[in-house]
Amino acid sequence: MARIELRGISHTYAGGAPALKPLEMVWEDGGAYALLGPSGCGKTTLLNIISGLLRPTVGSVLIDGKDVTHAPPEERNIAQVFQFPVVYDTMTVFDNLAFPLRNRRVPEKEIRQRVEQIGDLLEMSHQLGRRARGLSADELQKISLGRGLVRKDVAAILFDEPLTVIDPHAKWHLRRKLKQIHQATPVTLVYVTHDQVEALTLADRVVVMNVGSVVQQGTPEDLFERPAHTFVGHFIGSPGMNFLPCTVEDDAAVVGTHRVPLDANVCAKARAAKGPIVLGVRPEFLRRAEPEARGAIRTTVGHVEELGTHVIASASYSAGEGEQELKVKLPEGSKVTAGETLWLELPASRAMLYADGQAVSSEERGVASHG
Ligand SMILES: Nc1ncnc2c1ncn2[C@@H]1O[C@H](COP(=O)(O)OP(=O)(O)OP(=O)(O)O)[C@@H](O)[C@H]1O
Repeated sequence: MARIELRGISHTYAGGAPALKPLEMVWEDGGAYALLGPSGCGKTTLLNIISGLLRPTVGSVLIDGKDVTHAPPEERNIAQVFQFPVVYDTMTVFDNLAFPLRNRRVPEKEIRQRVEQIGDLLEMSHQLGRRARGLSADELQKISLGRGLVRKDVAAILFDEPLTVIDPHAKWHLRRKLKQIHQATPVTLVYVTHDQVEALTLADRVVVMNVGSVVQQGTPEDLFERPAHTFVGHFIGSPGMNFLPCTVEDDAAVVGTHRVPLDANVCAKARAAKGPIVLGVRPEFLRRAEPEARGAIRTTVGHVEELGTHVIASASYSAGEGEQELKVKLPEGSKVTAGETLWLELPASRAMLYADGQAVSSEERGVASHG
């Protein structure tokens, strides 16, 4: 178990643009973290810097206070599971799982106990005696996961999109298993993914990255309820947050002809900020209102998707010279049809102001925390 600190880390591959821009980060001992972001944002680069497969261009890596920036992977006591299975196909499943333990000369009796335990967790007990060759991609990747998990003495386990090759039905199950395993052995866990569901279900804290930078770090609830940046609001949620162009007048945001009363301090800061101002509201928080209801926005329904547990509708409203579109998530069974007029209530307590992409908050810093 370990506390991992990244101090002033940045990385540029030879001849390329910076893959990681300068960042500071602390991964607390025993925490479950996810690194979440679109393809190419620098997740694998960051993971490989922690494991020692890559040396950062600038900055240092500390594990439990010790500077390991120049230490090779084997000296860092870190297990890493990659996107594709790394399995010896001539060996049995048992021997594959035992490999990291035999390398460390763990007594055979202990190896048997631990491998059987991991085999049980991964529901592979019945396959321990068979050769890996011929197993399905799912099964091979389960062995890879097992090899990452088998040592109890590792400082941290790093997962680089390990469920990509797994069948969608099995994914849910394996995610739950990984969470259980982490709860049973509180090792520091860093999990790279571009899948928000994976990140939000597995991790206690999620680090959202975009174009080589950390945009926000927080609990799944923070990211959903209080996105620090429009990128996070858009990236987290399905569909993502609505961003409605607005002006700020006195103590309210004005969206089209609609006024949303907001904190006076937030409004003052937004007026003083540079760049375009938008009002962010999640599709889940918009409520259907009675026709002509006071304070409701009049919209016209566009596309409607019935998704079993809920309905998602796109709707447009008059915004000055043109039309602006938003999305609304309505409860299961809601009757809405394309072309109808839909009145929507926009609760002020669920709305956030963004200036030039950054959340404007009433805190001293003026912008919501994203460190
Ligand atoms: N070995 C390399 N040489 C040059 N450029 C690289 C190398 N590896 C990654 N890059 C570049 O660095 C940037 C970050 O890549 P990285 O693989 O860390 O992103 P990622 O978020 O893990 O993406 P993905 O989800 O697709 O794996 C990208 O622009 C990528 O093209």
